[in-house]
Amino acid sequence: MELIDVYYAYPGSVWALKGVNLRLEKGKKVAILGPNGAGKSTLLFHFIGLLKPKKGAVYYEGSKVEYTKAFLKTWRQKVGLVFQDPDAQMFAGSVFQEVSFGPMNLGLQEDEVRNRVLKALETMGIDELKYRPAHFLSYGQKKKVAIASVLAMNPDALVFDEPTAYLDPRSSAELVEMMEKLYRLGKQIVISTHDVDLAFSFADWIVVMKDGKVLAQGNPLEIFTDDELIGESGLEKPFMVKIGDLLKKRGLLKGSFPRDFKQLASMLESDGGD
Ligand SMILES: Nc1ncnc2c1ncn2[C@@H]1O[C@H](COP(=O)(O)OP(=O)(O)OP(=O)(O)O)[C@@H](O)[C@H]1O
Repeated sequence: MELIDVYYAYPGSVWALKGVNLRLEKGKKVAILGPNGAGKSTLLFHFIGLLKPKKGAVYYEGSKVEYTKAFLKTWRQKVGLVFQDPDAQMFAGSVFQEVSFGPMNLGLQEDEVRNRVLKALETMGIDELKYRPAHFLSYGQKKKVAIASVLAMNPDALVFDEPTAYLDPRSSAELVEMMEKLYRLGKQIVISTHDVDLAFSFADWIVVMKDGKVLAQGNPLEIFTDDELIGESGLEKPFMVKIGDLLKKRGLLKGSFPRDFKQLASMLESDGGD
């Protein structure tokens, strides 16, 4: 996926994207990071053609995106967006109906639809919810249903807008584990977030956005050890980088920064790592 000099303004509003140039490499877990209002959601909507650039162009697998019904239909099978608010993705009926909606619209045979739905529910660990009305589920359950709906389309890439927003710590950790699993299954994963801790522990490529522009991109360490960039972006350093800095200054930690608490504990146990 590639965006070349993309500008977008909502009707009657200011520019939300101001010349975004960005290429998303396959095989990387990408986090689009930026403060509120930076343009992250607007950018994500361009990844599946929900919004069309006012200027500039979007390319998918080398082809310039066309905003025709046929192109969008094929494109949206390959790239699935999980909205921040799962209700934005729900129609009506049972979880089963909900998840079958996309594959049914592709015109697949009933057996194939059923297989895809059951597989998606199983991957998300929500098989037992299949006959429940989707609207009465908890927020965390709805989130899983929304992801299952996207998975049932069998996409190559999944894009998550603020995946852990409003989830409790346990559900958050479960969702991150799920995204890791999907990545291991060969899916391209892109998330948008303002959570620097999530970006640092999860992503291996970070795109920093501010005020409708890409301020910088790079691997997590490059990004989060650049004090000037952190200051300019309005973001904070992740907790693990702060604590890593402190432990390094005291000579208690050598080598790389821990990505999460588990790594920190094992580095300290092995005498500060190497
Ligand atoms: N539907 C809309 N109509 C008008 N302006 C909008 C609309 N949606 C977003 N904007 C504006 O576009 C800009 C970018 O918003 P966007 O939601 O893309 O940012 P974001 O980085 O995803 O923010 P957040 O983290 O708060 O979700 C903001 O100035 C916002 O006010």
